[in-house]
Amino acid sequence: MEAATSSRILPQLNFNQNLTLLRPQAKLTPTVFTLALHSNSNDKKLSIAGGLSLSCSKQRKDFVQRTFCSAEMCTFPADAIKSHSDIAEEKIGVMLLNLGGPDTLNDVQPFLFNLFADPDIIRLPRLFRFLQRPLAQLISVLRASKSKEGYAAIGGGSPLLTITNEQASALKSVLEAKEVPVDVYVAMRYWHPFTEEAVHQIKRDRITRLVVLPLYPQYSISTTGSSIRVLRDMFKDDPVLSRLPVAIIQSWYQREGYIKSMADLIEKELQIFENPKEAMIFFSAHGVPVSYVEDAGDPYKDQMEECIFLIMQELKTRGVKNDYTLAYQSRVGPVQWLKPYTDEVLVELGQRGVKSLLAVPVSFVSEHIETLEEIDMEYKELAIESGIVNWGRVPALNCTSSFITDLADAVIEALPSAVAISTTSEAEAEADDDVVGYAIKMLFGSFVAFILLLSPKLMKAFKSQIL
Ligand SMILES: C=CC1=C(C)c2cc3[nH]c(cc4nc(cc5[nH]c(cc1n2)c(C)c5CCC(=O)O)C(CCC(=O)O)=C4C)c(C)c3C=C
Ligand SMILES: [Fe+2]
Repeated sequence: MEAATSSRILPQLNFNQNLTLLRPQAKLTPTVFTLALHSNSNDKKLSIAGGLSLSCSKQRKDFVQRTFCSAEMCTFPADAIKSHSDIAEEKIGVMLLNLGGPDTLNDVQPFLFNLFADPDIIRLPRLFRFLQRPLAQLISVLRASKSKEGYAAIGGGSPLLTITNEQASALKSVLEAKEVPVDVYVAMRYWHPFTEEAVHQIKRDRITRLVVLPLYPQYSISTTGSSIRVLRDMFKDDPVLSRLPVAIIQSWYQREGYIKSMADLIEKELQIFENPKEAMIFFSAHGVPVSYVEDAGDPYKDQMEECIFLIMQELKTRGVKNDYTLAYQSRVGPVQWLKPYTDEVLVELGQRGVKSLLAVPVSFVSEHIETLEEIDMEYKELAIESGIVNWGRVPALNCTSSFITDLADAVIEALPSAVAISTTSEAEAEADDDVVGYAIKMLFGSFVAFILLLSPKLMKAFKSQIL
């Protein structure tokens, strides 16, 4: 986590000027809406599904279109933007949301436990929620050996924290150069430094305005949505945090700076092929279960498709007209995931006679296990076996300067929209207070998991589905 360096600051922001930088590209989903989420069921849906248009008054809509050009959605009041004099004494924080990864092989199983214990990763029906943690224990133990193999192959741990820290300090430098001094906090969902640690640090540092920036270009319930839920839960009951003005950048896949940075990387990597025009551009995105999209309204698939369309459009303007395709990788467990699956498409392309292929990881902006192991090792081997002769892979954006500059612009654009979080509903508070019910459910869940662990037959069937 970045040490707090700035004391009380006088940001040299001209918000009116910054607002003119906003681009009217977000057609499907909002770029920005805030943490001021309400707790009735409709609004909850709004908070997690991110792309659904609910009740914005015309006046508020006009305001959003005029300022953020992200249309269709807003959760902040029109008077939220303060004048320059109001924010003159701000201490600005930027919270980078990311997934986190195990630092060592010993961390793999507890990391997996945290991941599978997340109700946004394994979405059990309400009635079965009590099974979440026992199930997470079981699945994490069963999956650990496979995951460990992967992490061992990339040096014994995830590179995610190192890269995210580098991105954090690069972002801080760019914002400083733009005369917007900030403290940047890394908030990982499943491993250190946890979101909770970052939030405590923000409180200790007396941050007065916060921008939340997920390091996922596209919004998914399972990634950005999950981290925002944790934040909301932490903020809503805290007397200080519930008053802190917060702006959340929900997704930024359509930002010009990001699209151009991706196109730069692709264009450069194509040049390595003997015949660049013949290489198929193969976008490989991390998958999510189909039910997220079809039942829960996850905008991830739509955003992914639009993102690829925009990248290809940008490439076309540069004269790059290669064939391209999109597939989804990294599925886990027995349910249906978004199709087509990367491994199946690779085999088909080989059979169809495609000889040159450029893999482009597109759902994440750092190198991680799924680029370094799954794509660079497993998929490359599969592609070569299937008849692909020339294989290339576009590196993750990491600290590419045009990309970091664009993130800095996104932060500046989001700053004026920060508003405080609303308080929780009674119903939610009651549900949280039901400690006895929770303990009974936990006991029952542990018992079920214990039975499963003791039954070799059940265990074998279960394992074959998980691995
Ligand atoms: C946009 C990116 C990601 C989505 C969407 C996503 C959904 C998702 N993931 C799992 C299960 C696992 N993910 C794992 C690692 C992992 N996932 C992402 C990104 C997204 N996940 C990243 C960047 C990483 C790697 C972190 C690192 O250490 O480098 C893992 C662990 C690795 C493994 O065993 O394969 C699991 C498990 C689910 C179930 C899911 C959606 C429901
Ligand atoms: Fe994942």
